[in-house]
Amino acid sequence: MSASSPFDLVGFQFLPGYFDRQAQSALIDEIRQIVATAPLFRPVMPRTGKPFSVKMSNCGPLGWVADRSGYRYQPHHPDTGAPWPEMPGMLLDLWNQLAPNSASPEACLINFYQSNAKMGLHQDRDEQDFTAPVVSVSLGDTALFRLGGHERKSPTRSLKLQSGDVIVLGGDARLSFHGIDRLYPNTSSLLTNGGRINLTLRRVTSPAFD
Ligand SMILES: O=C(O)CCC(=O)C(=O)O
Ligand SMILES: [Fe+2]
Repeated sequence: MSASSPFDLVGFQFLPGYFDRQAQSALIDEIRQIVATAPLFRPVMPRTGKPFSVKMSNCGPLGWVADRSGYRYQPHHPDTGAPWPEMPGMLLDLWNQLAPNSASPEACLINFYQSNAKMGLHQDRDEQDFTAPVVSVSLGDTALFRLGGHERKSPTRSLKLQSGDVIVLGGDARLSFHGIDRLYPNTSSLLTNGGRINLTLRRVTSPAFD
């Protein structure tokens, strides 16, 4: 791998098989309970109103939403108005393992991909502070992940993310462009009806000085 590969960015970590099958099932049980009270919704692109191909929900004190007025974090579900459900302990443990020096995560975005869903190349930059990494868990069908650099036109590399894999975008990789090009349907039996769930943990606000 050449030194200019985005996979060599300091702060990018790929942890294949981080969660074993039993842990993956336990996570799915948690997600089922979360979406029972915070139902999946389909966000739309700001201005154009074009629907996303993924459906979303959140847990934790803040949730990421997108609608005609923009992208933002808010403490309540856009349809029900209820606070987001608590973040499961398993995800707090994951954060403590992989981001031990960062303030606690405030948002866990739940992305649900059906077989034809994808996510265009983007940066995660709606947070106030980029010191903490983004920690992301893949569950269900395999997906083709693309990672680039700090500019949209930077060279990219692709990586297949399988159920149980975890990636970390921290340090120099925190603001790297990334996206999901496609799913590989029927590659996992974790979700009864197929598809993929991605959990993305983020710190949103700047930790208070003390
Ligand atoms: O589904 C994924 O693996 C990536 C999700 C993502 O980049 C995001 O929600 O910002
Ligand atoms: Fe992202």
